[in-house]
Amino acid sequence: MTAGRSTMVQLLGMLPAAGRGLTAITATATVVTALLPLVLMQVVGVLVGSVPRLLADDRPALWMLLAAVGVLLAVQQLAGLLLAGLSERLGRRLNLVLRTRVMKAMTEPVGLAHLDDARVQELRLGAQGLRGGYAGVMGSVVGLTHNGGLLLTAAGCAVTIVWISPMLGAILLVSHVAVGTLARRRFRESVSLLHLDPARQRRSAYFRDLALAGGADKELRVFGLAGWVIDRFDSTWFAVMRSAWRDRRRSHPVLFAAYVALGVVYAGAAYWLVRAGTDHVMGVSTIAVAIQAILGLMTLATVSQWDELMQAGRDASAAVVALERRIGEFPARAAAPVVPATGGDLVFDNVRFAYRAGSRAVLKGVDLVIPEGRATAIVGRNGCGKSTLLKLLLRFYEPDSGRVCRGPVALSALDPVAWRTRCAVVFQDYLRMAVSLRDAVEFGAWDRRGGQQALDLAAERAGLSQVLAELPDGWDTVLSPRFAGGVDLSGGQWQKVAIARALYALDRGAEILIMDEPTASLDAEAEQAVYESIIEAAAGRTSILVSHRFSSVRKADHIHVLDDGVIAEHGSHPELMARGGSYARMFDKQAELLR
Ligand SMILES: Nc1ncnc2c1ncn2[C@@H]1O[C@H](COP(=O)(O)OP(=O)(O)OP(=O)(O)O)[C@@H](O)[C@H]1O
Repeated sequence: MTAGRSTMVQLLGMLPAAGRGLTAITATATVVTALLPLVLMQVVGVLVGSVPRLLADDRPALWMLLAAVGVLLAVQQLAGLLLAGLSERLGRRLNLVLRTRVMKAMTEPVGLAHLDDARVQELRLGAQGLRGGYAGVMGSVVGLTHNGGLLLTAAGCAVTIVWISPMLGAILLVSHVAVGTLARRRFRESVSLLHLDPARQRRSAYFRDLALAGGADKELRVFGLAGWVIDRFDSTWFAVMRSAWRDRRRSHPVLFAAYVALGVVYAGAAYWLVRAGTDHVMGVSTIAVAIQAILGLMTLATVSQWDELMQAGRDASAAVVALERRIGEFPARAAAPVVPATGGDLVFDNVRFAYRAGSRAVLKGVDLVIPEGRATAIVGRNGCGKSTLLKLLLRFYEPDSGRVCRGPVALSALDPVAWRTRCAVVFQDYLRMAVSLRDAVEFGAWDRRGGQQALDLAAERAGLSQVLAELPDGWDTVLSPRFAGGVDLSGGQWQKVAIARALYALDRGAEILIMDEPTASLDAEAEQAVYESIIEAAAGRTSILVSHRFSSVRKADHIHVLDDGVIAEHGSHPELMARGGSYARMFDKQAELLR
């Protein structure tokens, strides 16, 4: 089975998911709409053949026949409209089904490794709409019913011609199918060229989104990048398209020759019909039917805009299936916890990790103990792997070798989702979600039933009370000026929201507080106050702080220095200062800069 046909079968197989009843009604309407022209063809044949006789003998019968043609034409029009409406509805529903499947597939894996996979990103883009995408899915369902109907009608026309004259039928059928096969093959080849360079397509989509999706608005203006971004989009897009256009141009002479040949066949058929009529071998009625049937065969030899529409939807739906398959290679959530979670120290036992197989290891054998109920800090140069350690702790990635344990239990033996419910986290690149402040804070905890008191306490501890008092709708204010009544927050205020989110989670039962540069955007006074509150809120719990701010780090019970993929030093602040190693040097440097 060719790729084109198998993706068509795939698309057809997806239709019931968009509604079994609607699929059945649409299929029935397609068949009925396809049969109507065949009936009309016969009635017109009868009409043409009997006009002279009925004009002379039976005018009422003539009127009846004319009325039948009129009614059939009207019904055909109405059936066409009904079919378009039904197939659009079916297409829209399929659209929704596929979009939901993509969203599920992308969010299902427990880890983040699939997001680093270039193939996943290419397929996501293909599924999402590089070339028509979801909108194309709707169009392709409309095209499918339209083309399916035309094909059925053409089959009926072929049978009719073969029945009138097997020889003429065979010649016409073979020539139409041959030209149609050629036209479709050329069409598929030129479309497949568009898939040759998915990496470049993704690059061009990146530049398009940079201009359209927001997020880089300030930089585009300050650095005067708008023109550059548009140029890059144009050049990468045209590089992808140019080869397809070149190929299309190359195929034009071949197709032109094929259609000229088909024209010759038509001329021959017309001559044969005229001869058959003048020689009285064939009646006018049969000739009228034959002419209509030959015209109905045209569909077999042409590629229309419906084929293009169908192709876009087929590509998108095939990309959805391929995306799901690819993402299936990454671990999804375990069905149930393998081992019940216990308490205990968090232990990294000779952990090695690289983001990609064969690439440089970020962690080269980390041995690290994070004592239960105590505050631990991790420091080290930019890019030494501190955030990576936290990602392994949260099981966004799994170690290549070694183990991360809580007490005696390896984290890999726990259900990752259940494990994460025990963690309250402040990420370095914290989430700035355009939702109400209430949602933004409550999202931190899996158990969100803390009520107003828990929210207020988290806000107070995170230093958010003043901000809250100034918000137009208090807790219900949407945190984005892009929505009606919404406001934007400053960088530091956003960071306080992130801290409040983690403190709320701690209040709602999380056992471990994980913070990656939680106070980097806060002014010195706010940092001091907020960090004191965090320590108070986390008293007796395990907390892990990754930070370059030694004023906060020094307060931890235990400090680890990560360097070149291993723990180079560890101890309390006084112990590390007394040792005079890299920690002491970094601390002194920062203190000196502040003096
Ligand atoms: N998703 C990823 N894919 C490939 N490499 C990555 C990825 N994330 C991080 N890295 C690389 O891993 C190394 C460690 O990054 P990590 O973010 O853990 O450093 P860090 O110590 O937290 O740095 P910083 O102090 O600047 O926040 C860096 O060289 C970085 O380029």
